[in-house]
Amino acid sequence: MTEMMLTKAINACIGRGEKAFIPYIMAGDDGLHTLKDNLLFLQEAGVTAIEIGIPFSDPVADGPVIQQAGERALAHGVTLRSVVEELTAIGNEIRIPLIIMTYLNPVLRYGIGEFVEDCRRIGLGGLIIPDLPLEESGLLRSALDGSGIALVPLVSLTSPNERIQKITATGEGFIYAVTVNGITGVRNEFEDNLALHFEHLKAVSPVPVLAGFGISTPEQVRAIGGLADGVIVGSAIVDAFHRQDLAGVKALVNA
Ligand SMILES: O=P(O)(O)OC[C@@H](O)[C@@H](O)c1c[nH]c2ccccc12
Repeated sequence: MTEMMLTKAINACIGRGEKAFIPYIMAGDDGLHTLKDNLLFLQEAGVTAIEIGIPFSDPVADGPVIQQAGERALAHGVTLRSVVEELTAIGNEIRIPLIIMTYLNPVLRYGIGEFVEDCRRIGLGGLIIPDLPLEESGLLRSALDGSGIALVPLVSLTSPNERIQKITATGEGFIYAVTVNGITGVRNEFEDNLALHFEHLKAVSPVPVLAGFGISTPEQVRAIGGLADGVIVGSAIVDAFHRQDLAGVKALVNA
């Protein structure tokens, strides 16, 4: 299989001896017109790729910061379709891979075929759909086949070995290793067995392994990033953008 754009970008980073950094932003927090500026700012800051969250009414995995950002975006009328339209309009000014993170329901409402076609037109790098289990992913997987769009799987701390094998075997783009049990958001402490967990994941995964959930300070970016091939930071980035603390965003990216 040829290496997908998303994997390539992460591996290029690792090849330079750096860790990948993927910020998560909520699309249309403070209005959809801010999306382009935020993407350009993050690209300029040097991130590896960007995860764009789609607001949803029942965000089961989201902690309070992301939930509130989602509510603001919904109040601005932001939908999966309006985000895809905005990304189409932004066009090739963004040269790093973009990942759409959405729950399954908006994709089904959009229509899988039409959604994948529109994502292909944007040149999307990947998709994260947290409520789509491996066993149910066949339909979407066949629609994505040959598109170059990675379906990024989540692995939890409690996934048994056998399941880790299965998930990593079909993993595309990178493996999203969730570093805490529970929802997204700030944490003060992590499990002590994280190092072993990541060693195991990296040994079995054909694609890079990135850590996400609960990473909210530059120190945590360095510490957890040191165990994995890179990190994903959501709540802390969403919060900093919302407070217009651009220096805070940069401090996380350049940790
Ligand atoms: O906010 P945190 O704890 O930094 O975690 C990343 C996360 O926000 C982002 O990747 C994300 C937001 N919502 C999700 C739902 C499921 C999986 C991942 C996500």
